[in-house]
Amino acid sequence: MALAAGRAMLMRSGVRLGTQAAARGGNGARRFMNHRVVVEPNTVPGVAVIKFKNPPVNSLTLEFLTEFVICLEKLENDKTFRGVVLTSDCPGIFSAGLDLREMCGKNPAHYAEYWRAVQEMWLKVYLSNLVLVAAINGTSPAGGCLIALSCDYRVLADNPRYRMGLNETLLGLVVPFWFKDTLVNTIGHRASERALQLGLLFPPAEALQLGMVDQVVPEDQVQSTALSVMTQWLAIPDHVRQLTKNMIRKATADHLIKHQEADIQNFINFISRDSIQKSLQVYLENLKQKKH
Ligand SMILES: CC/C=C\C/C=C\CCCC/C=C/C(=O)SCCNC(=O)CCNC(=O)[C@H](O)C(C)(C)COP(=O)(O)OP(=O)(O)OC[C@H]1O[C@@H](n2cnc3c(N)ncnc32)[C@H](O)[C@@H]1OP(=O)(O)O
Repeated sequence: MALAAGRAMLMRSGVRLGTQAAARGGNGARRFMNHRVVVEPNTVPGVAVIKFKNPPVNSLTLEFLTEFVICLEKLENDKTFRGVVLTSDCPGIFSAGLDLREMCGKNPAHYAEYWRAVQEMWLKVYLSNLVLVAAINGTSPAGGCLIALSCDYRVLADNPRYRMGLNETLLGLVVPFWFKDTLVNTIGHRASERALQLGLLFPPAEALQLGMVDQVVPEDQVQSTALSVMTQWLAIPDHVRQLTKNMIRKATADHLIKHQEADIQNFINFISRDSIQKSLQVYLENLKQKKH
């Protein structure tokens, strides 16, 4: 169902599924390539590595979200895969979060389509039957952080330039309740109150101390650590682990599922305000200015 919706979304946004290619890597493994998401089976049996490849900053465009959901769905339906490592192909950036241009200067129909894609991506990641380990090899604000928080385990590169957190208030935005729930479930209520209101982005040592990530390791060991953690998680039989995961996460996901249409309407109303549009434009302008 989600796959069909995703395909329709890809068609609407002009992305041709026929451009997906399959090739054999050096180790003979099959390697699926989309435009923006690359899926590589790994040396660890049953484990795939998804690399975000939406340069320059892996922002979560509609096309990216659609490809990502389709990739995850394919892996879930392929019984040879039990776990996935999520990482980035863009140096120094895991994901810059939601694509600001998708939320700027568009019409309500576009905002509705975009927000549904964000919701669907989160539900897919948060409730995945697969073991998901985030190998966070770069900065991950807002929506990028949400993806990592929705995985089962997080390994972050020990680079003081990398920051992680939900910084929405710094953009003049209110964090959606399910972003908030995901953070609260990870770092607790009090730490979330402070982090969310101040829009804090944490360097690795602080993210570890807060419990926002599970491990901080040297940059060149992020993926290998994620793969060895995966081995530990895969030692548990899938059905008991999946039932346990579902038991813990279901209430949080159901909260959004129950209010999905209202959440879309809230998003449209909020993002369409002149004041919010101005804030986003100024924020984008500031990103440009900092280069000069
Ligand atoms: C009542 C409430 C109801 C509902 C809620 C309603 C609405 C609110 C919900 C919204 C939730 C939002 C979640 C988000 O994820 S918002 C996005 C947050 N992201 C950020 O703040 C990151 C911004 N980017 C950066 O800080 C830097 O770009 C970054 C990632 C540190 C990388 O820095 P650097 O390597 O120096 O690269 P540049 O800054 O030069 O960027 C290169 C290029 O990319 C463009 N860009 C960066 N980030 C984004 C983005 N998120 N979306 C789109 N484009 C982005 C940047 O502008 C540059 O473009 P250019 O054309 O100038 O090359």
